[in-house]
Amino acid sequence: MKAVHFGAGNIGRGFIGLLLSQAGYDIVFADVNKAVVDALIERGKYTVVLAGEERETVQVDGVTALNSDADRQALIQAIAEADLVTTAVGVSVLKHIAGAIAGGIERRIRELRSSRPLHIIACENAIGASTQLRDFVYAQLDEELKQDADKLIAFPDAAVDRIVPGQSHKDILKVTVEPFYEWVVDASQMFQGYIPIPGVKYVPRLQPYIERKLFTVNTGHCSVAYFGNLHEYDTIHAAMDDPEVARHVANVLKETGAVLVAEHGFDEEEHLAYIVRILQRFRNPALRDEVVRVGRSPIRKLSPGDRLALPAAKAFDGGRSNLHLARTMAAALLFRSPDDPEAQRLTAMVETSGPERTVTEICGFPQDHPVQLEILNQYELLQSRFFK
Ligand SMILES: NC(=O)C1=CN([C@@H]2O[C@H](COP(=O)(O)OP(=O)(O)OC[C@H]3O[C@@H](n4cnc5c(N)ncnc54)[C@H](O)[C@@H]3O)[C@@H](O)[C@H]2O)C=CC1
Ligand SMILES: O=P(O)(O)OC[C@H]1O[C@](O)(CO)[C@@H](O)[C@@H]1O
Repeated sequence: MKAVHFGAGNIGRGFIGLLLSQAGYDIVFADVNKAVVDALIERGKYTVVLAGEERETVQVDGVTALNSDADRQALIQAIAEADLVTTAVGVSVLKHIAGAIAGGIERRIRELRSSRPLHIIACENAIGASTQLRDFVYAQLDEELKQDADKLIAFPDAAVDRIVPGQSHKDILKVTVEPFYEWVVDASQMFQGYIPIPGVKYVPRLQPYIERKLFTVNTGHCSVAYFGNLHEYDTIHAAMDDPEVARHVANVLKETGAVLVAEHGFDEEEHLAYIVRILQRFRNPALRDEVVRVGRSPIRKLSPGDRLALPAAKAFDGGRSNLHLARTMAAALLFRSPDDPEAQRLTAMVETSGPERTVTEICGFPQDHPVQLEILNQYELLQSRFFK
């Protein structure tokens, strides 16, 4: 079996590539990072270190790579012949890889006349990422091809959970990951008779899983990052050791937990245990996870459908507390990360347009919305405490 995976980065190599290889797939990574692509071609294998007590290492082999810009025709051919296509490139990059996928679908259906179904799974931190990718791909197909693709190509949405921090190994392919992982796929969007990937959980309805993951792991993690950044901690671990930061994140997760329990009927005790496990994962001493990585792309993280504004809106609509979510959003407006283009853009927006217009534009709340007012109130408090 052959898989094409877009994005040979942390999650690509440390999670999706590892599981697919263990499932018996030969993997073609598609990436724009020449050094990584060349190393994968030359060696055909890499090492994953599980950052648990034993620091177990796993060898991933049967891999190669293509440069998704320079090797476009070979990539289209690989997609046309693939048994599975996956991505872990960042949700904002999906539009850039859609052309190659559309080309692969066209070649598969029109030239190879293949009637084999193909699943394309976007493994990104977002609700409906595969569906978003499908929209970008379909925008590049003609009407007849869209109708054929409806029958042969599926884009099941997924939730992926494994903390893979930035890497600092001498070996550019080696990747250290936390031992925990969860990959959940929406079975209702798959073709009947699909071959399950061992380790993947197939569920009839993804929404409770993706919301539980995004509003707990990701909302909690970025709350640590934005407060850690205000307190000038470099790592998540150091920030979690500060009782004020730890208390804040626990309060945020109480707010999102109340939304999740009310909307999806999760058992309250079980959800509390889920939160406790996640807070322990943030504290994993074997992972050096940078605050600037976890807080990266604050404009995306503050956007209406993402991990902050969406649970805050849901909490407000349900008459529940959203104060701590608003405080995290205010801290996000103050996120300073010199190498992060979105953090730079956000700082400039706040400086030129002011916090009020910035929050409306980015988070999508109307100007007099109570959540918006609370974000602005918290922003004033944080700004005068940390910057005056
Ligand atoms: N790192 C983590 O702990 C987790 C990350 N995720 C999600 O996985 C996705 C990837 O994240 P990471 O692996 O951390 O990022 P990363 O930056 O380590 O990897 C992204 C890879 O995509 C490549 N890329 C960028 N543009 C490309 C293009 N046009 N074509 C092909 N490849 C391209 C980059 O060169 C890089 O190798 C994101 O959506 C993230 O939210 C999800 C769960 C955990
Ligand atoms: O990858 P994003 O969406 O920028 O967010 C970073 C988050 O993703 C993770 O890397 C994994 O979900 C977390 O460590 C962190 O919360």
